[in-house]
Amino acid sequence: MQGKSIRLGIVVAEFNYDITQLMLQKALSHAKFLNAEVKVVIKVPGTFDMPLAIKKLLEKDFIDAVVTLGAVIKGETKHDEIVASQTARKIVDLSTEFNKPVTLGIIGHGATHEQAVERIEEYATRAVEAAIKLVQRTRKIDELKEVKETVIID
Ligand SMILES: Nc1c(NC[C@H](O)[C@H](O)[C@H](O)CO)[nH]c(=O)[nH]c1=O
Ligand SMILES: CC(=O)[C@@H](O)COP(=O)(O)O
Repeated sequence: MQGKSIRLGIVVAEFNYDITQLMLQKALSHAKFLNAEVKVVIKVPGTFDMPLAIKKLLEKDFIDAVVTLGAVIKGETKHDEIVASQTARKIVDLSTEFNKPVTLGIIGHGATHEQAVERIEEYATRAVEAAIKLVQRTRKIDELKEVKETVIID
């Protein structure tokens, strides 16, 4: 799978930056491996602060998809649930509002620091790969004309 001519934006949380900076490195290298272009990387204070940055990127014609990277780690209260669940909900809403993929590279909620560290590469590369696949496949939907036989898009 190649991400030729696919232009990505990345929104990365600074919160738990010991983890998210490594996620960013993995995401950038995976995007390069898949021949996708990362046009913009914007750092936001935390995961909860992502939606506005995501929306601003989606408004750009030169962005085909947005990748989010964050780590929501369990504290003493259920605040992590609010941060993660509300952001995830908004990510879905923005993706469908702008007809562009916004993929979820956010670890948690309820994760321990150790669990988050174990998931750095998996979540970062998965979010990049999903963004590229979705751009490629939704483009094929856009190109569809009259369908006489079942079309498999993969
Ligand atoms: N606890 C975590 C946060 N909390 C901060 C919020 O995301 C946000 O920056 C703040 O509420 C100001 O709006 N963020 C994470 O990314 N990860 C956490 O574990
Ligand atoms: C997920 C967070 O924002 C975290 O820092 C909250 O910690 P706490 O639940 O102890 O307030």
